[in-house]
Amino acid sequence: MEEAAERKGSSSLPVLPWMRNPIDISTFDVCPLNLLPFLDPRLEEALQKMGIASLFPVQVAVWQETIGPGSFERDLCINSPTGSGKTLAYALPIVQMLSSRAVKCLRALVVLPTRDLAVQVKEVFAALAPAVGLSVGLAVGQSSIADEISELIKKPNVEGGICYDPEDFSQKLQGSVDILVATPGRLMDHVSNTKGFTLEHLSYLVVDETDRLLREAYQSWLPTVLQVAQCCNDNIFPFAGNYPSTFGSLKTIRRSGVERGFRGKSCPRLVKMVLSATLTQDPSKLSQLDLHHPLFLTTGEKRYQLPEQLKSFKVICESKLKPLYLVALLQSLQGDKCIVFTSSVESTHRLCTLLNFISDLKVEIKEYSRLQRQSIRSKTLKSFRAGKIRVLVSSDAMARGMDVEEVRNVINYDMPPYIKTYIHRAGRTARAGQSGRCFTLLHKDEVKRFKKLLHKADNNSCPLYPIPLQSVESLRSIYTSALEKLKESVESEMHRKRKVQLKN
Ligand SMILES: Nc1ncnc2c1ncn2[C@@H]1O[C@H](COP(=O)(O)OP(=O)(O)OP(=O)(O)O)[C@@H](O)[C@H]1O
Repeated sequence: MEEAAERKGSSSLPVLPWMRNPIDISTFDVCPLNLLPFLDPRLEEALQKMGIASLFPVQVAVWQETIGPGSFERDLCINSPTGSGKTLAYALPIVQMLSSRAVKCLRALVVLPTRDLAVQVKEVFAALAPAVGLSVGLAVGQSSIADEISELIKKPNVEGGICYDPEDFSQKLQGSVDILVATPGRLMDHVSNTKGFTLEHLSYLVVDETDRLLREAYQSWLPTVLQVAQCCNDNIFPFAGNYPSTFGSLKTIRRSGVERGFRGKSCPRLVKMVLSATLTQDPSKLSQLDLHHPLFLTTGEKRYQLPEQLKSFKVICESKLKPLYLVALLQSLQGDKCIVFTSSVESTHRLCTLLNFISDLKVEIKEYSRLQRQSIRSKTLKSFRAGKIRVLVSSDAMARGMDVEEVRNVINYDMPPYIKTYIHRAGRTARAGQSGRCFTLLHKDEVKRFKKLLHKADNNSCPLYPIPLQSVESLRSIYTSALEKLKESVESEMHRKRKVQLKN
């Protein structure tokens, strides 16, 4: 709906009342760890081991709203630029709040739209949680479902290795993680099919990249999670105080709310934190989250904000010379780590193949898109993180959330269709206060539309990045032969595909 409004040139969706008076994150300063109130010393040590000496403004703002008196009384909606540190902003308070838990069971669920992103977020939790005796699981389909189940569910401790009653067996299955990071599809597999997997003790739900996750239903994961959590509350509520022994220790703890500052209340609710660099303001989408007195935290007054240290440039060229301009631009970057975004998985593949035929580019170039198997994508990402691959040609699969050190440049080979797309693509650089550049290749007919698009993020400064015609001209003969090779490669790929189809 928001994209449709953007296409029509209007941005006039009604703003919800609670969004009109937000907490401004930009008024917060960074805070050294030793000055952060209530921070568990074990977590302080873990943060130091991660190389973190102080918290960023969004982390301080969220900490203030979640830790200490009145902790988590309201659900939080956080809109903060790419690379501003939103992951730690939710991970730290959740780990601190769960650090005093008495019984191991699944209390916090973090949902992300892609597998690589979930893996990345799990690593942040994994660097913190063990310091306070918590464990973190991953449900993304990276390993076989059986392996995943054995990670998430503790085997029953059956006396003498014999279990006579199957019902008894399933009752004894218990979760073995406190925090789960998941993608919606695999989460739903576990909710529906995994014995012993339960969300009934869930206290915290994080929906990261909210606008992306709300755009697609993903097997109705959100209503299901909310319903399951709600059902459990409803189930506990009527018996509150009546049958403590029959409910066992877990439900007693949850019911009396000793862990979350709900002492005296019969039934603690599921706390939600939703985040994005481009948080939706669409009331119909936000209503799906069933937020409780939501508190809106945003940076500055503008709806969309680019990282402060990001510089945007345009490169104007004729469409048929675009690949040549790209090569000349890559040459001018002299092997700096870089991501090149295209508009589709097919053009990602074609462009990457073409670039690899241009021998003048003496750097390792690989593609990253949903056209590839996950195992290949993960391997590529690993090499890119390690710096072996210097140029990654990618579809928008890489646009959101991915955090790769030392990416100083992003290139939009194809102009992004929406400001949100620009923000997420450009946001792969200029992270954590570092500087970065985003170049957009444009045909002269696209310039006006692009200017309008950037204006939505209040960015009126996008100078021309000069590519000397001479360096483009000098590439022509190499380009012609690379194009020939590309043609041959595409034909042989098609031939291979046809053969496979015939076999099947
Ligand atoms: N307090 C901190 N001190 C130093 N580095 C930090 C701190 N907090 C986060 N970082 C680093 O900043 C980078 C960006 O963090 P993160 O990925 O959480 O950003 P984000 O806001 O979620 O971005 P995006 O919107 O693109 O997902 C990461 O490399 C992270 O390790």
